[in-house]
Amino acid sequence: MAAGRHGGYRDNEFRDRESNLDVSRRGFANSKEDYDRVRNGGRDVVRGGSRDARDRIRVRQKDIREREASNGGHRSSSSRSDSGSSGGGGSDGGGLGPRRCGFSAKTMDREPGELSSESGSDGAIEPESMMKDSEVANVEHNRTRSPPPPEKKRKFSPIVWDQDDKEVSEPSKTKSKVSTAPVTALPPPPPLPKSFVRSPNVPYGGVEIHPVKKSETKDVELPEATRATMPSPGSHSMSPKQAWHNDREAEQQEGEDYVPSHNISSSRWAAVDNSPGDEGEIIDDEELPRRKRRLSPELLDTKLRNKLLSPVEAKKEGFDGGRAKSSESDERGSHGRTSSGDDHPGTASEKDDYMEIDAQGGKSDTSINHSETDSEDEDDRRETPEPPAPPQRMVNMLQGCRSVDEFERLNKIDEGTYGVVYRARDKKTGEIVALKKVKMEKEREGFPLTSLREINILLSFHHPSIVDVKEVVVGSSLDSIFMVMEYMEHDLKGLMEAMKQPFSQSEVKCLMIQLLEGVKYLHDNWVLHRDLKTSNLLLNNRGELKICDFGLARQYGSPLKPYTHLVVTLWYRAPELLLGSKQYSTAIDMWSLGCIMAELLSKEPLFNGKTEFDQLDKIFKILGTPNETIWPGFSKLPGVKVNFVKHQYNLLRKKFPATSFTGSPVLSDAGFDLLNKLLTYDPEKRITAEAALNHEWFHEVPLPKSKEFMPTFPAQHAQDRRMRRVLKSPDPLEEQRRKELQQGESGTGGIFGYWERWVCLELQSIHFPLNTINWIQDLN
Ligand SMILES: Nc1ncnc2c1ncn2[C@@H]1O[C@H](COP(=O)(O)OP(=O)(O)OP(=O)(O)O)[C@@H](O)[C@H]1O
Repeated sequence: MAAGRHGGYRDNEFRDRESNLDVSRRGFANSKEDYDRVRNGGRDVVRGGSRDARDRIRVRQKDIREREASNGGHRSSSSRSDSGSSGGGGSDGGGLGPRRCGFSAKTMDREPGELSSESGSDGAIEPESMMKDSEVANVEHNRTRSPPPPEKKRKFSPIVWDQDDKEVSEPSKTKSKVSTAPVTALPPPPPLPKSFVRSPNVPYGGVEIHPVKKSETKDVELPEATRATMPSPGSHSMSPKQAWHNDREAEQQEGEDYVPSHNISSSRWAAVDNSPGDEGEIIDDEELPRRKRRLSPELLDTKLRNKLLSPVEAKKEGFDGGRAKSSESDERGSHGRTSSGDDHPGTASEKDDYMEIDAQGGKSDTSINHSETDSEDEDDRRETPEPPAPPQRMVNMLQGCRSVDEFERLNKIDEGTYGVVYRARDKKTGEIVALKKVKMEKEREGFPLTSLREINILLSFHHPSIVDVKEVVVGSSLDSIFMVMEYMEHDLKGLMEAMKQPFSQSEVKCLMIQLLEGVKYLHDNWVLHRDLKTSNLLLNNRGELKICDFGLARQYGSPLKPYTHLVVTLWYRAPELLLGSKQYSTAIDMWSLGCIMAELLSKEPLFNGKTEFDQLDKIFKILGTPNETIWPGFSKLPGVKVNFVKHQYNLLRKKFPATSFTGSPVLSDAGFDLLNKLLTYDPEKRITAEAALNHEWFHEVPLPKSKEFMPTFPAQHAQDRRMRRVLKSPDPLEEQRRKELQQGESGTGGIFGYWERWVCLELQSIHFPLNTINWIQDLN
């Protein structure tokens, strides 16, 4: 089944996306009955299962056409325009054809965490299916022209996985997304693959989720990056339909910057229907753009607004748009924030962006946002009613979001691939926080989706073992965004480098329990972290461990879809990934946990390969070379073409003996059993987070140390952690991984792509010293 999907992957991708878009759109402009009917019809059509459903769709289409005709033919003109702007070519003459063309160009670009779809073939599209899709999309297209009923408002969930950019650009749908679901109802998640099902209550059983809490209370919103391209508030003479249509054109003109739709139209928290048939439909985010894909400022405008809109703002958008517009107008006037102003993104350096504001004494223009939006009531009192504006322009993008100048920068903590992290003090409360500034390597390309995703996850997830993102603040540049996180004194990588002795067994148990709880929470909530490593594990001086860096995290589900194997830093990368498997799940994170457990015990990375091949070699040397007996399916993995040296024995116990006189880290039988189970080759047999938490190792003496008794360490904030690492032990993997991810973007994949990439990696390793030198020079 998976192979079948794989074979026509790109095409299925389109179909799925279209159908899911349909699902997302249908509910917005129609009654519940219509929604259900079309939705079911759409599914049937897409799956080719029900002629009745198709007939219903056709009837609905006809009905809609008639209605449109009587409404002045908006739909047809829009349709024509869409068609023209995207090159046409639909097989059925409906609205889908041109859109499909647009998608096909865009889906070539993916996020490095995602699989390129070269294995698919356009020829695999079944004409009939296309037609059916088109019919559904056509209906959808028609329906979304109608403004949504305001009474269907609902709480906003910041997680809207892989939402279609087009979708978020469309006012009616945008509004409807906020408005159609019940306030508290959470739809069921997609079913887990059997081997990964943990409990009948998963994902919600026993897991505390506060998906909307932060948005509700923090009123988080991100800045608009598109004022220059927007009509002035007073000039909103066009209808919402026209506004949407213009946006569509603008997006299409974006060319490569335009990010195609994703076919998860809403999160499980934000879904519109609880019907069992929905299960599995929200899972596929194969269309997610590459990690380095950027959202254009125009898309950022809508995307961030949709993703980070608080319920308060959502409410305003629906009911008080005029007020928001008014405020926007005022603010713009007072700020003088124009594309030619000093604050323009293109002119602000990273330092300027932050320090400049600091120097202004905490009352720069953007700080107005904070003081004016402390409470919804305040807004209500202050703002005066104005004529309603198109919904898409209603939200004051800066109003709900504090300025970074409310924080005093103390020092830079670290600079990762995707963000610079500062230690800072909240001027109001005195609280020490970490500010992660989203890196805008090429600002003109817009906001990085990976950061958007990270913000999205971290704002939504709430767990003691997941780093808490308190809010998002803006810099002086309209597109400079900071995540305000709880400050953690250490990361485990830096800490272990500074420690003279490794952690004791009881300390490792304390850390592992917290880590497993965090990972269990993620997996229970259908998220793979995909980059678990010691530098992404933070530790504070209260002994609390927290997982950070969700830039590579993604939602997963059943059936498993092909993903890229270019995830997880090499040393922590599971063998199935190293061997080119594109269908993986939670087990990849569990392997990383095995590597981390070993590293905590020994203070040294377990498998520190320099290339993928070297990494495999190191693994095989310690654990023995796998075979079909211990890992069914092993021989069919793409990477198992090379004749690996057959290492007969598992030597792991030698590295972690029960007793030692040589200084080797000791590990009890139970501890060794757990380590072995985490480092099990066959992902199907690898232990789950839940099972690991119940492992006897945690119940035997020495018992896990309680957090309060964990050792404290001198805070590492006095210096830049990255600088310290470079000086002490440069990490070759960062550079290599960056290149891997870039290669992943080039669209290579599949077996041949894999080996091409492998050769490239081999070459890269030769150039590594040069890269390192460049890297160090960059620092200076
Ligand atoms: N809340 C925090 N408190 C203290 N330090 C932090 C915090 N968050 C991140 N850091 C530090 O910043 C480093 C980089 O953060 P993060 O991993 O989120 O950035 P990144 O750009 O995604 O990195 P990577 O290159 O690993 O993908 C971490 O390894 C950690 O040392």
